[in-house]
Amino acid sequence: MAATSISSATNKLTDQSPPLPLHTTAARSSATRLSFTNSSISLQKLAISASSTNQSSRGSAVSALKTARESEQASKPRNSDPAEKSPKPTVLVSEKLGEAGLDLLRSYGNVECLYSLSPEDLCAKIGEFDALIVRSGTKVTRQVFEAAKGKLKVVGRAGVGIDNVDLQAATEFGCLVVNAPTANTIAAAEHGIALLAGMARNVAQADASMKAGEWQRTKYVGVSLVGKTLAIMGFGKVGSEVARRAKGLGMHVIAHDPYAPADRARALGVELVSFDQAISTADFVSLHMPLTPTTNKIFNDATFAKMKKGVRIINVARGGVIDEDALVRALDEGIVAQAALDVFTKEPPSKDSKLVQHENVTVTPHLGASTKEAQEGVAVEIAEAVVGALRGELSATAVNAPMVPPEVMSELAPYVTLAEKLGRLAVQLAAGGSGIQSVKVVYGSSRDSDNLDTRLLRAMIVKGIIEPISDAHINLVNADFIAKQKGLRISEEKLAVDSSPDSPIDSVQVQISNVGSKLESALLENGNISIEGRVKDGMPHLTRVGAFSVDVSLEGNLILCRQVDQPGMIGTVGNILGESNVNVSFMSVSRTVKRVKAIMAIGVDEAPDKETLKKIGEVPAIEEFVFLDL
Ligand SMILES: NC(=O)c1ccc[n+]([C@@H]2O[C@H](COP(=O)([O-])OP(=O)(O)OC[C@H]3O[C@@H](n4cnc5c(N)ncnc54)[C@H](O)[C@@H]3O)[C@@H](O)[C@H]2O)c1
Ligand SMILES: O=C(O)[C@H](O)COP(=O)(O)O
Repeated sequence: MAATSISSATNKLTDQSPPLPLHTTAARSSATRLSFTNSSISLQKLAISASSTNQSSRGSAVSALKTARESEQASKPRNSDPAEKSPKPTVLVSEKLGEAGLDLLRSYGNVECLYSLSPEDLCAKIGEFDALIVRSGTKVTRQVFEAAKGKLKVVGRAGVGIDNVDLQAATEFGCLVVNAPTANTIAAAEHGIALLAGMARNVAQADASMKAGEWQRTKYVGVSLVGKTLAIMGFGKVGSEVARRAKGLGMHVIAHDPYAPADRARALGVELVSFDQAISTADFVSLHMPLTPTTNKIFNDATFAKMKKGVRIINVARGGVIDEDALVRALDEGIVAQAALDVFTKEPPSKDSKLVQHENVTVTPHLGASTKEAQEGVAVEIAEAVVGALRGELSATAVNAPMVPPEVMSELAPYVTLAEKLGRLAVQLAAGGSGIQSVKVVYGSSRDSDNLDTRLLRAMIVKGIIEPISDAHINLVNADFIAKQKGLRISEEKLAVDSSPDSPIDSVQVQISNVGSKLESALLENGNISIEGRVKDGMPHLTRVGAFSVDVSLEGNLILCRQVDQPGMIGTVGNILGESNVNVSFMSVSRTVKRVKAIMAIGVDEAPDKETLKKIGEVPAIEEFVFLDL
């Protein structure tokens, strides 16, 4: 049997990776909407319902991660969703949203539309809501998440750009962020083309001049588009659609995008080139990248200096990708002949903005997504994503959580409870839980590492380990972040075993290193606390403690004892429990050497009182024992 480290290719969340794989636009471009079957809905709940219990007590957070048995029940038709029996979720919509989307939201929750909240008012109100839906005008800052005090479970961005949402803070607070990445693509591309053509022919300036009573035919001579080179900066959804349309206008289209696949560009007859090549050869430069720390002011004095004199710039992406003062200088110097801008660093820009007032600049007030069709589409897209998230489904448009495909969720569902319980048991075996720094998880599986996606299980193990010893509430969104914050290093290994390939995992072993144990028998020779579990008949079982094989269903509570292997031990302990009316659900005895040492694992429905536990400890043959709360 060979152990391999699970590669980062499978495991997108590693110790070294940033807290969470915030969505890269490249990856998201190819994201498709997941359609959930009734049975997969309940299984997906296992992951996100953890986030929906953020503010609840430890007990309810645990119960939100349904046991396999509960998940079977939950796989009944959608209308049996237990969330629908509890008070309706509350949704705050802070910017204008299409009616179809609002209707959908109202069918699931209580919706309040408050369109002109100040940042202070938003903070004052947010603690009442489970979900917040915004467009680009609402800044969802760290203060908003702090003010929500754990109530806010999902932020829905009704559009593409998520630069107005503090994703790091959302992640830290375990709040899922979803967006609506597809419904306004065409609208934005059409607006880009409108600005391109309108700018080239001075439509806006000529219109204003005529309305001022003038008739200026020579002043507004334009430039032609056909045969000109257009550089698309950011060849994602909008950029590709602009390229497609520009080709139709007879333009020569090149593009720069470090993450775009060359074959997609080739299919549209677009050449992918370097940044410098794009900006230095283009007659028109159209911006379509997201605003990120890397793209912030990526168009500045230095880049304008590299451009062809007389270049024309279109920006329907984000104002922040341009250094606006530098653009004014480039316009004044004639490097940039014209600019057409839909977006601004500060929106709305100040009334006396030199850029807005510049005679060679055409402006629109962030209208890229503003068509009736796009707004209805975006509203439905975001409403579906938010309702899905509130129901506990994993969203295909999640931007701060790993996207675990439904088929993977469905396969791993039985192991979710096992993973959390093993984490919970392992930490209780450690002497002085808060000192845990290093946890190794070994998955026994016949699958190769690339076919074993363990992110969900790792999150649940982290949950099991951390929640009992802290006030953190952990879910798939924030598990890796909180582990890192607590100084907990999780490493994962896959052990090749000869088991059925139909089942993704044969066993899960959790080892904690460099801490003492409350139960010496749980230690391996290397000094690590070690427990192992398996799923049997859909139920989580503890199958190994240290070097001892056991077999006990992980329900209720557990007593682990090490004793001298001698007759009558089962009866003695059983009697003590029986006298206290504690029902034994499972019992398993395993020994190392006949008549020398044995370990007994006893599942109990009720937690024994202190007196009963004391009596067990006083049985002469019992060398050590521990009571574990599952
Ligand atoms: N004006 C509007 O109303 C409006 C409407 C829709 C979208 N947008 C904005 O347009 C932009 C593009 O949206 P989209 O839906 O096409 O997103 P997208 O994620 O599909 O595409 C963005 C592309 O930019 C690329 N990119 C990232 N960093 C880059 C860099 N440094 N240089 C070049 N390319 C880079 C990505 O690889 C990706 O292919 C976003 O900023 C979005 O917010 C604005
Ligand atoms: O990123 C987007 O989707 C666009 O910029 C649209 O923003 P809006 O929803 O504020 O119109």
